[in-house]
Amino acid sequence: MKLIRGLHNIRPRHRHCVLTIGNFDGVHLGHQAVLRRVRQYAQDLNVPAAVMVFEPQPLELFRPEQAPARLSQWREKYALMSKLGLEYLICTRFNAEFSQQPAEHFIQQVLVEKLGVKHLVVGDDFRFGRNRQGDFNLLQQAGAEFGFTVTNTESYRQSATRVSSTLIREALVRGQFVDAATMLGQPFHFSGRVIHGEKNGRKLGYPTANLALKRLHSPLHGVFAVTVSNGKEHWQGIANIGKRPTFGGEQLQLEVHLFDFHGNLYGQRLSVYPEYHIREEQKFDSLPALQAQLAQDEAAGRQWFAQRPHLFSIQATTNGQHP
Ligand SMILES: Cc1cc2nc3c(=O)[nH]c(=O)nc-3n(C[C@H](O)[C@H](O)[C@H](O)COP(=O)(O)O)c2cc1C
Ligand SMILES: Nc1ncnc2c1ncn2[C@@H]1O[C@H](COP(=O)(O)OP(=O)(O)O)[C@@H](O)[C@H]1O
Repeated sequence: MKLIRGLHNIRPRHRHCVLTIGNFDGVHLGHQAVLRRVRQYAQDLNVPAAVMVFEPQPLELFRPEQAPARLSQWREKYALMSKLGLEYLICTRFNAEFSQQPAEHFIQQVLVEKLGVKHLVVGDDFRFGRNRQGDFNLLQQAGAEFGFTVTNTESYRQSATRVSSTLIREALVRGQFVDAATMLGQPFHFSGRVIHGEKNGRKLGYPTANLALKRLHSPLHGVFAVTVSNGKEHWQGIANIGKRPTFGGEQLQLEVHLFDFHGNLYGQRLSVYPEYHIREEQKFDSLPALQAQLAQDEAAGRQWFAQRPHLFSIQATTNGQHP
């Protein structure tokens, strides 16, 4: 899969494709069904399969406080899509100028002239262009005029419910990690590089690997029993996703303490899989109070892993791959 960063990098050799457009947050099983259809149309028409995504996602530009927490950061989205047999991932910078272009302009300049789209797959509620004026009907009319066809994505359902990024976020907030994994096609996880923190963890007797989250919002907050993987090994532990009010922290951070581990993790890329919600984050009056709570969290985490099958077994049954 070739990554095309920005519309200005679309070259004449990229013309003619079957395209879909969207945010594809999480690249969940519903998204994967759409992307498989795109690939099928592309095979039938003998042209490349392409997907266009926006960075940032539109709501993150318009109303950042209200934008939903992402299920996948850009890097994960890219990694997930690259497994699906598409030829191009077109990443369009979503800024004020782009959002202000009239819908007809986007169709003519981008879809017709730059991309020479042969077939377009979009949801029937897809809206685009200035003031969201462009819709499915407009695309169909334009298709008749400029020589491309448009089809509607069908809802991908599990037990009669339409799988959506919103539903997955709701399952996560309720601590229903198995349900979330069933809709995502893999267990939900955070990924990031281990950075240096304030070195308080060791003094507390709980060294923590701090992950750079690079997120506007997190779909999860609080303390969790987690499985952690670096791609080769995995560990169990406990993690806090929060601002560390006891230390007057302001930035959202993910900190994870691995059970029975005494090495160095700085610089490693870790994936952290929440499996069980232990409690909300709290502000403690003293370090001993936090320490005592951490000991209880550790006990709760160890008990969880002793009693429950963890999400790694789902990983093994859904796609047979270690992350
Ligand atoms: C399982 C776990 C639970 C935590 N819970 C809280 C909490 O409720 N409130 C809080 O202020 N900090 C909490 N922390 C964060 C600790 O304050 C943090 O590990 C400590 O600040 C060390 O930070 P450092 O690694 O940057 O030195 C928690 C950390 C872990 C690993
Ligand atoms: N059991 C463990 N869990 C997490 N990190 C550990 C563990 N043992 C050692 N480490 C190492 O110690 C570092 C954390 O120590 P800490 O005092 O909390 O410092 P920092 O504030 O830099 O995170 C981690 O980044 C990791 O390299």
